[in-house]
Amino acid sequence: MAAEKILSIADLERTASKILPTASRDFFNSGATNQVTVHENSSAYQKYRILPRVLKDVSQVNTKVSLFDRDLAFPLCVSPVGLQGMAHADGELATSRACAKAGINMGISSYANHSVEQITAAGKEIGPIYHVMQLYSMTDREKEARIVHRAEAAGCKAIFLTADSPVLGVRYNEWRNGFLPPAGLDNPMIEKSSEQIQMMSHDDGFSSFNSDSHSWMREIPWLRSITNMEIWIKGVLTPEDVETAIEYGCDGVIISNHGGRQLDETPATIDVLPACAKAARGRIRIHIDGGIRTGSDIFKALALGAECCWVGRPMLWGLAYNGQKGVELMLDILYQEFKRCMQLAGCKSISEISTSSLGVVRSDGPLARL
Ligand SMILES: Cc1cc2nc3c(=O)[nH]c(=O)nc-3n(C[C@H](O)[C@H](O)[C@H](O)COP(=O)(O)O)c2cc1C
Ligand SMILES: O=C(O)C(=O)c1ccccc1
Repeated sequence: MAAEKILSIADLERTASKILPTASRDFFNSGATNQVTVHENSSAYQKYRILPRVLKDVSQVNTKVSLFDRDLAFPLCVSPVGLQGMAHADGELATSRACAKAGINMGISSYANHSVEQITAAGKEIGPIYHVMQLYSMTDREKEARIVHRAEAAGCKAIFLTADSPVLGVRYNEWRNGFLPPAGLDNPMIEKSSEQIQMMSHDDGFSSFNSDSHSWMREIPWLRSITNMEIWIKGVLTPEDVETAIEYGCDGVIISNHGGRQLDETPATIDVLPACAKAARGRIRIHIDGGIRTGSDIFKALALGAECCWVGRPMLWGLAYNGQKGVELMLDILYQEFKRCMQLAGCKSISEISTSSLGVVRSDGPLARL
């Protein structure tokens, strides 16, 4: 393990990026095409400034939010990310244990290297935790239904239907490196062995498996007919699609651009959040992921209308650094930073974080209120 003291997510990124083999590091860290969105997801948070209210008793700060009828320790969960076995041998099992220990929930990718049964069981051995199952619209509907049924039987609370991936994004780095998952990693949820996965590029595998003829009408009523789990749409960036998700009776949306890995030059998620939250008018849950790297990023997302945030790459960096302990460290850094941000901003509970807690930096004048 590296000797450097890890105090921030930036420290973790730097250290993990030195440990990981080049092809894995590039696969994890890169975005699509010109890398515009992957960077802007983080840098866009710098447009917003926190307006603290002072001389408030913040000795008893309550950071909890409720999700699926359970309190989370703070408004953060871990996004569904495929192939976590590339970051650490324990992969998703380590992530599940770390999330349970931290008192938060976890998303499970359809491309996980362990099964939904194993991942949920690993977490529950440590403490209370809920999982959600990420799903792509698939060419093989029967296999898709099997994923849904297994997830429900294993106790998952929701399906996160990833809507931004009818085809894979433009991934120059993957194509240049001839990216293939390392040997020995199965994908049990899509019922593929390591040997089968090794026969195709990520791009060819993805397109043989994901359906590019997906639609609201094809997916949502069908999902509703086969499961009682909540149905959330992951990858929404416009108020129009928030409205459509409401029309189709969905329970939530994740404002997400897939961490900048699908269509490059889509906006940073934090920049479209206010319009999406406004369109929702409390009729559907609004969560967000992409570029969240500090506790104050979480604070800003909540102020702009998100109920909860999710992180992807910081979990991979934690795993690569030190398995379960590394993910625990990542979650503890974000928890401590978020709590301290609330205290310094004068917010005693989540409900006190609002648009009046933030201003927007203008290039040519004083801070604008929201
Ligand atoms: C290596 C990697 C694999 C991912 N795999 C999936 C996946 O299988 N399904 C999915 O819906 N999103 C996947 N995502 C996207 C994440 O769920 C999430 O939207 C994104 O990582 C959030 O941005 P952040 O990494 O900046 O926190 C993946 C992201 C990364 C970095
Ligand atoms: O690369 C991705 O963004 C992604 O979603 C994915 C899908 C399958 C396996 C690994 C990652």
